[in-house]
Amino acid sequence: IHLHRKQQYWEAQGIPLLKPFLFFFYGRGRIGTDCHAIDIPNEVYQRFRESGAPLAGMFMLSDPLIILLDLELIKHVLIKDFANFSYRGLYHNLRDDPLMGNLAAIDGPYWKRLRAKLTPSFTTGKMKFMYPTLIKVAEQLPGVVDRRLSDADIIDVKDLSACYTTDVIASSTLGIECDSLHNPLEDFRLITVKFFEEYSVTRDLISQRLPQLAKMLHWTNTPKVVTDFYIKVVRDNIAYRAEHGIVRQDFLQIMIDLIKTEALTMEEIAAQVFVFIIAGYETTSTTMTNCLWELAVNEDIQEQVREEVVQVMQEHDDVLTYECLKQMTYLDQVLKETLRKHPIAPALKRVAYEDYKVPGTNFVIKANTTVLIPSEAIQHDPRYYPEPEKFDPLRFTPEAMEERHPMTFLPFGDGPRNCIGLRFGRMQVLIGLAVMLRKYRFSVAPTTPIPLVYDQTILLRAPKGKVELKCERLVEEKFADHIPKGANVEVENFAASIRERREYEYTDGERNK
Ligand code: HEM
Repeated sequence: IHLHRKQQYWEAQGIPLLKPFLFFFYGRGRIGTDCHAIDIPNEVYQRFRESGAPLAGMFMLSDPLIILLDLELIKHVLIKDFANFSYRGLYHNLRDDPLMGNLAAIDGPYWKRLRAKLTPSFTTGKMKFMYPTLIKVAEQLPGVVDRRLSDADIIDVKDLSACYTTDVIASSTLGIECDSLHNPLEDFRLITVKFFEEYSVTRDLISQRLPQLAKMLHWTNTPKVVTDFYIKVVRDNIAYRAEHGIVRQDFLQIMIDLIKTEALTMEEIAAQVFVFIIAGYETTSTTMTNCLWELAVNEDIQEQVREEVVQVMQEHDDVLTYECLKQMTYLDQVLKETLRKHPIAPALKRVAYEDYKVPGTNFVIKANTTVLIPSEAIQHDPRYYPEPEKFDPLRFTPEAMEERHPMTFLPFGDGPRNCIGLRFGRMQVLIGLAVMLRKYRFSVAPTTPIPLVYDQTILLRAPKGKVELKCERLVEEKFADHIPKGANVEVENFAASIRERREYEYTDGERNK
C-alpha cells in the first residue's frame, strides 16, 4: 500500500518514473559495492531525456527522488528560484560530529550568513595573494618526480597529485608546511586519507534518508580521530598566533577575523577549515590525475598543450607568473574538457523548501523532495557533446561555449550555492599541470588502467587504485638554448640514449618479474 501510494505521487502528475524492480529495489546490486550511487539516476536521465518531460522520478530507499532533465528548469532551480532550493539536505549530527557543521553540509540562515562571510576570501584578489604559496609547493614537484623516477620510469600520478594537493591545502588553509610530497606518511595526509577510507556510501545514504534514526544511533561521518586532530590543530594554531602576534594570509586567519563579529566556537571554526581541506583535496587531486591520464592517452593534445606552456613561460623569462596562467588558454580548455568528461561530483543536490510549480507546466515538486541535477549525465549527453567519450578540448573554445546552454557544463555547480573554492581549485590544478608538463612527457605504461575505472565506494567520481603512467624527463630548453649550434644533436642523442636505457631497464624489469 505504501509503495502504491508513493507511485501514485508520480502517476497523478504524469511524471515519467523508473519503476523499481521489487518494492524499492532496482536490481542493480548493492550501491557502493556493485554499482555507484549515481548509476540509477544516470539511467533515469538517459531513458527519459527525450521524453519531452522536464523531470523524471525514481525512488531512493522509499523516498521519491526527482531527476531534472530540462536545462531551463535546472537554471530555475540553481539560480532563478534558488530561494526555494537553497537546502542541500545532507545529514549532520553536530552533537557527535561537530566537523559536519561546515559550509557544505549545513543549510538555512546559518549557511547563508556563513557563505556571505566566507565569499570575500575567494576573490581574484585573494587568489593572487595566495599564488606564491602555491608556487612554492609546486616548485617541489620536479625534484620529487625525479626522485621517484630514479628507479623506475613509471609514476603513480594519483599519489603524486594527492601529495601536492595536501601540501598546497595545508599551507593555504592553516599555514602548515606539511611536506607530504617528500614524506607521504605525514600525519596531515594520513588523517585526510583516513576520512575518505572510513567513509561509507551506504551509511551516508541511509543517514540522509533517516536522519532522526541515524542521530539516535549516534552515526557520524567523521571518524573521532579525525575530529580530534582538526580541533586540536586549529586550537593550537589560533593560540600560537595569538601568543606571538602572528597574522597570516590564509583561510584560518579569515576565520580568526570572523570571530570578532560572529560568535563562532572552536568547533565551528575547525569545521570550516576541515571542509576547505576535504572539499579541496579529493576534487583537485582527482582532477589533476584525470587530466594527466587523458594527456597520456592523447599524446598529440599533450604536445600541443606543452608547446603553449613552454612558449608562454618563455615570454615571462621562464617564470610561471599569475599572468602566465591567464595566457595559457589551451591548458584551460584541456582542464575544462577533463572536468566535462570526468566531473568529480557526478550530480548536484537540492531540496525543495516549499511546494514548487514547475514553470510552464502543471507539475508540482512537493516540499522536502530531493532534486538531483545529473551533471555527469548531461555532460555525456551526445546532443550537447557529440562523441562524448572523445577527449576534445576544442569543445571549450569561447565560440563553442557560447553556442551551448550554460547548464550543460556544471563541474563546479552553479548559482549562489556553487563551489566556493572554484578559483582556488582551478588555479591549483593549472599550476600543477603547467609545472609537470613543462618538464615531463607522459605516456601509457603497461600498467596504466584503460579505461579509467571509477571507485564505487565513494559518492564522488575518482579512479580506483593507482593511476600509473610512463614519465620521461624532457631536455631542459634553457640548457639547449645555451649550447652552440649543432650541439643540439648531441643533446638529442644524449636524451635518446637515456630514453633507450630507461626503456631497456623497464622491459628488462618486466621480464625479470
Ligand atoms: C577541481 C576542484 C573542485 C571541484 C571540481 C569542486 C566541485 C564542487 C561542486 C560540484 C560543489 C557543489 C556545488 C553545487 O552544489 O552547486 C562544490 C561545493 C563546495 N566546494 Fe568545491 N570543488 C573543487 C575545489 C574546491 C576547493 C579547492 C575548495 C576549498 C578551498 C572547495 C570548497 C567547496 C565548498 C566549501 C563547497 C560547498 C559550498 C556551499 O555549500 O556553499 N572546492 N565543489
